[in-house]
Amino acid sequence: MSTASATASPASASTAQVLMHARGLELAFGTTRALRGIDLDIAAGEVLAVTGPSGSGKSTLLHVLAGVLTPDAGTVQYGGRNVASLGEADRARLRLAEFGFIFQFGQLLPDLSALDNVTLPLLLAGVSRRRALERAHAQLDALGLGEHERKLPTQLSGGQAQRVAVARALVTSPRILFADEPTGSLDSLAAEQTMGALLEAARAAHSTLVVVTHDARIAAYADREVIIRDGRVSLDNGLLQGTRPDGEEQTR
Ligand SMILES: Nc1ncnc2c1ncn2[C@@H]1O[C@H](COP(=O)(O)OP(=O)(O)OP(=O)(O)O)[C@@H](O)[C@H]1O
Repeated sequence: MSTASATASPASASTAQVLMHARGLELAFGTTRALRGIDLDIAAGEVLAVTGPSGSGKSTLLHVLAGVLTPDAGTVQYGGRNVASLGEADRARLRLAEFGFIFQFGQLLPDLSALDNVTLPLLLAGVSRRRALERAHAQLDALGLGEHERKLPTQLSGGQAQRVAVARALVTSPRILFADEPTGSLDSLAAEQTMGALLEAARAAHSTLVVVTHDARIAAYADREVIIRDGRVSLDNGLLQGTRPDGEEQTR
């Protein structure tokens, strides 16, 4: 088998275990160079923690990988396409069909019950209301939230609300789940429970999880940790980029 190329190339059999392949990512906000040339591969099924100091570029990187922001330079190969070069409509379609998102605050729609919040992405994806409700109900049940599904977000504890957000992100069975400080607003017990539920649900759904966190305990749950400093990858904890623990792919 040939080795994976260090340059961006469409996914192929030789890169079967690399789900997303980012090269040379740069992005500036005015004079702030948030990303200064990031290379990163994400392997199918892995839990990848992205850590680093405040302001180092973690959230910006997550948004670029997920096709929310367009980089000034570089490529994000996913499914044979360069996400970074897609137009907004194509990126929106890709996000809806393939990715899930969990953020720290304000992610649930306040006027909708937990069940309706989780049903919504399925309805947007064209699933029938009956089927969407069934799936949302099952996902909430799996996260231990069955008895809370009729409640509004304000009637839930912080940890319960985050688990509803986990359910909403996972209900569409995304290939990649992007989470930005998903437990940052919770106390340590709720953070641990939420992270445990997130990992269990992501593994059950065979989703890849990319999680930005300040919390070393949360990073300890991950298969791999990448530290970002000043917009660059400063450490990829022992696993070479593009390499699976059991794989043969190497990019450098
Ligand atoms: N929309 C924006 N406009 C201007 N500057 C921005 C914007 N978003 C991020 N930045 C700047 O880019 C840099 C990287 O920000 P980013 O949010 O990616 O860091 P971070 O590592 O996620 O930080 P934190 O851990 O504090 O959330 C910071 O200097 C930040 O101020």
